Amino acid sequence: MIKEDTIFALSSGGGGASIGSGATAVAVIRISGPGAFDALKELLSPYPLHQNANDNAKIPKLPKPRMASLRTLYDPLSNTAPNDQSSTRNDASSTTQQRDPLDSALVLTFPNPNSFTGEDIVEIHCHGSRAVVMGILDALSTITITSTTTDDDDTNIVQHKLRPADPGEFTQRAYANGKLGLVEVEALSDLIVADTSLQRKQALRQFDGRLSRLYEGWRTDLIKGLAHAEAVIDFGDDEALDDDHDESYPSTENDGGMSIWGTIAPRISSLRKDMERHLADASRGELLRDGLRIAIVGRPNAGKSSLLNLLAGRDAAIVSSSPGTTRDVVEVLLDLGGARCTLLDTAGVREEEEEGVNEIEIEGMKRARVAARDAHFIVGVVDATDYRRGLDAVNELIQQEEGVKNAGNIMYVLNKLDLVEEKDKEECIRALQDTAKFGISCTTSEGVDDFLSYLTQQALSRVSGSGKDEFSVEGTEGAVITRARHRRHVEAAANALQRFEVLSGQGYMALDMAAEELRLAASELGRITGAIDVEDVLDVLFADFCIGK
Ligand SMILES: Nc1nc2c(ncn2[C@@H]2O[C@H](COP(=O)(O)OP(=O)(O)OP(=O)(O)O)[C@@H](O)[C@H]2O)c(=O)[nH]1
Ligand SMILES: [Mg+2]
Repeated sequence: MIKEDTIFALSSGGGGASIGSGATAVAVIRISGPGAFDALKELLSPYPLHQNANDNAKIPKLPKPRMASLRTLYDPLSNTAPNDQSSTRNDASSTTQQRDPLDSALVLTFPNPNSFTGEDIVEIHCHGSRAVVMGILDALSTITITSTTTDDDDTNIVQHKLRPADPGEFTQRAYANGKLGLVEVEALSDLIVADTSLQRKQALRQFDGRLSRLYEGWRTDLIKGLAHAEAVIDFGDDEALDDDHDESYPSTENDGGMSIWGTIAPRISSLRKDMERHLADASRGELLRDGLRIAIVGRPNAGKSSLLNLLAGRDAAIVSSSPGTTRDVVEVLLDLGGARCTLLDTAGVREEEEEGVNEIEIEGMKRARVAARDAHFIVGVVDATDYRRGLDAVNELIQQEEGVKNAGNIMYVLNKLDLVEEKDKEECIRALQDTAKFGISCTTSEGVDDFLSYLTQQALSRVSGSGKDEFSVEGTEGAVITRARHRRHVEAAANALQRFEVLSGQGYMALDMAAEELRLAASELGRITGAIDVEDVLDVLFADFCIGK
């Protein structure tokens, strides 16, 4: 199927469903497949091409490969009179019946195999209006390509229509043609949806192949170990050891069982340590990719929604002086120094018995607790004019939610400082008794900048490990785990190697079993890079892509 179909799609802007929404100056339409160049010729021809098939002069010339050329595109639908195909038609006159122009556009060709998909690709950079984009897409869907294929001296004429691409189909073809590895496909999907500069950097780091190289390097080492084991099984340990003696590893003395593994055992053990270091990254890559959740909690009227609006720079949540205003969780996306964060405003928490609390507010409080439980950071907002009750409410909520007890994840914000007399400020700030505490006023913005820079630094240190814009996982050249899928396989590989270490100490008896663990570890790593059966992963992955990618 992939070999015969020629596909097309709008590859820029909103893509697919929202074609032309929000007019852009330029839109990019891509065509990929064996009929891509013929389809372009049809669009460039002011007359139906089949009428001029034998007249080379009338067949439009394609631009040189990879060179942009400004051309007029014609609408094949504009000259399709009912008798167009009839044999009684006068060809000479019909060639003078010119098609309507569709647009004036830049066109580029990328002949296979030097293209993104590895197939012939055409790119049309047209004007971005809905009328132009739809006109070209409609035109493409009517074009029929005639191609001749020869096999065993038989010449077959195949006719097929271009068809709209499925989501992720361009990338799928690039993968099928060996243009991208699985990890790079995942990186590309991250790059396309990156919201912040750090997410972009991480995706690019993965896209340049360093993560694949790391895993493939480990896998190669394991396969070497496996080859050694096979040799020992077949020929006994003397010959095997002679075969792959590695000067860089000290040879183990005769130590019972270990010696049959020679230099392999220490090599595997250092590999396992590398894997464990790679795993012990506090999920930074995944957090950066998926984003951090920051929940704002506190008593009603403390100023939670005011703080959210201030940080978001817009009136995202309703602010009012009546307690119990916020019920649903309100989410705002923030870019904190390159870390993607979702800020959550929640309903104020108070005793259900308090006056004025109704069932809707109780449901709101329930949602606030869930938001707090799932958050990476909690910002407890306390009204400075009633700080004891405010502090109690925040602390009670934190005590109840198991997951958030880690003190480093909690920040206290004493709000409405403008209402407190200068002489009392010190006292209420001291009452907070926590290292991460900030006195602010949402009305005057006093103290908000300090709080924001602390929050940013905390967020950054969770995703990059240093609070700075860098990745620093030792020994892995900045290659960090970005997906739970990768983590699962690396963990499984490291576990297999741990079992190997035990089995390899038991000599010949456990040779087969130890070798099996190496095989398992290698295949776990192979599943990350796509070297080993990954059909199930592909379906899920490509479904995530949008049309035109
Ligand atoms: N003077 C002063 N008033 C503030 C400050 N921050 C918020 N307010 C006021 O306090 C009231 C409550 O603010 P909200 O932001 O709605 O409080 P909330 O914590 O979201 O309240 P609920 O949604 O009911 O839980 C509003 O009238 C705000 O204008 C501040 O720093 N100083
Ligand atoms: Mg509110």
